[in-house]
Amino acid sequence: MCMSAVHRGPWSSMHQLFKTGRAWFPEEYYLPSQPLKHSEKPQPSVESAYDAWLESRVLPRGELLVPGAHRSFSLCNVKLASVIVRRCAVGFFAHILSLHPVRTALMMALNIVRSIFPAFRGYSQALIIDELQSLVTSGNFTWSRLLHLITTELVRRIFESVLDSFAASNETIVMDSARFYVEYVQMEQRVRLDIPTLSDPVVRDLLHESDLFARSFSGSGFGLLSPLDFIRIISLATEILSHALLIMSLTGGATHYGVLLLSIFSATLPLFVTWFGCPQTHAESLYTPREAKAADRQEKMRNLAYNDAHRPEIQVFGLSSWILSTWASARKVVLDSEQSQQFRDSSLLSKLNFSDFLFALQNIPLVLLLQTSSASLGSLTLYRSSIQSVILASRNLLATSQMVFQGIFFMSAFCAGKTLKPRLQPDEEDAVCYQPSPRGASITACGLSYTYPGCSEPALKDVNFTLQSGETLAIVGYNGSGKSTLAKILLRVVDHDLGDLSINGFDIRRYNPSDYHQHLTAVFQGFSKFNTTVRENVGMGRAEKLRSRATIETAIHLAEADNVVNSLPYGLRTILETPGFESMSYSGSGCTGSSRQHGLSGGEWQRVAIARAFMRANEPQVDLLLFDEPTSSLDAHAQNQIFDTIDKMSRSPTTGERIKSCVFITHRLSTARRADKVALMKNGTISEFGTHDELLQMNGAYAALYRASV
Ligand SMILES: Nc1ncnc2c1ncn2[C@@H]1O[C@H](COP(=O)(O)OP(=O)(O)OP(=O)(O)O)[C@@H](O)[C@H]1O
Repeated sequence: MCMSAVHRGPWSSMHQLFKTGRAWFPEEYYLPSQPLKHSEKPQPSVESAYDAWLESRVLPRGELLVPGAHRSFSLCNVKLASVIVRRCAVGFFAHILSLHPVRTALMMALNIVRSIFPAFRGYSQALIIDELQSLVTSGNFTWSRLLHLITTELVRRIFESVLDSFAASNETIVMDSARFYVEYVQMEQRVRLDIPTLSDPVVRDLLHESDLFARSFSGSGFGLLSPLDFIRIISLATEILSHALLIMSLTGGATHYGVLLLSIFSATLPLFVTWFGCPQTHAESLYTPREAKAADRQEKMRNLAYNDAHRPEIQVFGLSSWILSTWASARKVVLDSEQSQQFRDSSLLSKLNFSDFLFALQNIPLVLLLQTSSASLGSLTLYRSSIQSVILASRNLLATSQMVFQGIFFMSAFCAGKTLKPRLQPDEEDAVCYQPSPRGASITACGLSYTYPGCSEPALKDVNFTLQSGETLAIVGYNGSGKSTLAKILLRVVDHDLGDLSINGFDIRRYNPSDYHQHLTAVFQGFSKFNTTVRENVGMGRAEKLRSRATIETAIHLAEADNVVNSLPYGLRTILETPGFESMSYSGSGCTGSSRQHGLSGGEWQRVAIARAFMRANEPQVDLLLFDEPTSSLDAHAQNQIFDTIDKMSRSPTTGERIKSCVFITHRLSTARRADKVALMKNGTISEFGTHDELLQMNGAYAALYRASV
């Protein structure tokens, strides 16, 4: 929702970002090192589009505008807008122009030419009226002459429509390629960024405004204008100018100039009334934190009601009336707020409804002109229609300029977003290429600590362990003890706050995550269930082999999922139902999604996820296999089979030696004993580490858990 509201949440994070931002943005987007004082709006000492965007969101009291909120037309924001124009608008337009140089130039030229048409139209119609008047008054009226005039007008109109349709089709091509470029950059931005970067509220707000910018190209409203619509300003100005020239040509002498001034005054008065009457319509009108919270809550309740995935629990726990009443009270707060916003916006002047009065006022110059000159009927009609056109065009110009002003800030978000540096990406000078180890990855963790953003307690503290190449490590422990968090750090999807983690002798931070990920495979505890075919669900484990039926079938076979797939009505082509997406299909095969949809049990889904991981497990470059509770939903027999397969995969088919290291998280201690080393996690740290037998001898927490499990 695009609403103007105060967004307090990210403020603390913004301060954090000011402190730590250097790792997030490349050189030109380094952030000011000093945090802003809450009490004062910073002076625009900005260097980059990112800085300008950031500062445009800070209100005088130090609060932040919610993403999408309109910026007020203040001197400070005008200065920021000029920085943005210098830093990114020029480059952006140059790029758009380079997509279709001739067509874009033609589009601009045609827009200007078409903006002169209304003046021509008025002039031509005035000529017809005058001609008719003189024909009638002189008594020389002939139908042929009238026909000639009408034919000329028709030809002019046909020419106009042909040009219009050519201009429209040309514009569609230019706009489509610009839209593709912007949407592509937007998509690229999303898939490029990692979890730590995306979890920052400031980055999320930046991407939100960048999305709004991209959406402005689709012409689907949102009160936005795409940059290519900026040329409307030039067209509107040309239209106003052409009408002004016409009006000038119709007036002459001091009396007429007086009449002209009166016309201009009466025509522009409504604009000033609107301007001064509702100066804050698009400015930073604010929601209180309570109202913003209510807006959020109403959306959450709406989602609960609409998302079928929640239906079973809503029914079983009888949540319907709670959802309804919570939604209703939140909705009332939002509606009340919108109502009072409207009252604030509608001033006394606008309530008085001046429009009729001002419209009548515009007739005065016309009457004066009629009395003081021998003006023809055509020229008077032209005069009147030109004045009206000037008013209309001026209004449009004003509205367009306001939208352009907002658009500039969204453009800065788009440009800054392009240069966001994923937080996990190492600096170029530090980066090293991952060297696979022939006997599997070796891992050394020393004092690892991690706290989730926004949490006060660390999820991991002082984690230490070593795993030699080719060893198997079982991580066991209590719920919430940090096992999955440790897995995420080993998989390099989040970054530890303290300590060192080395893989194959190099700090994990020095690997480019996309390079590192080539050398491992994983099953996540909350693995993804894609609403697509079985084939794609499995094949996504190695996208380049998505077309290889044989590779996918092998992975399915290794995951012992053949029976699952064979029992499906369309085999590999069956679309798997996922909660909340039952009717969605992006298989693009031309079949209707719903006819091939089929649900799976929890254990069957788990086999699909294991098969996905197995797609690449056998690859020689993969030297780490990590499974987070991969068999939690499988029966004991199936579980043993899967672990046998994992063991087989981690060994050389010829020598039987271990060639891949393996880490798995499990709650089943009978499985843990298969591993070379066992790490028992408790309260975010490894409290016991050793072989199964060593830990039993210790007679500590592991021994107690083991005894309890058997
Ligand atoms: N995204 C998150 N944001 C904030 N805190 C989190 C997040 N994920 C996990 N935590 C917290 O971190 C701690 C460790 O969670 P983790 O998932 O690593 O535990 P676990 O040992 O894998 O638990 P389980 O055995 O139940 O799967 C828990 O206290 C949990 O509440």
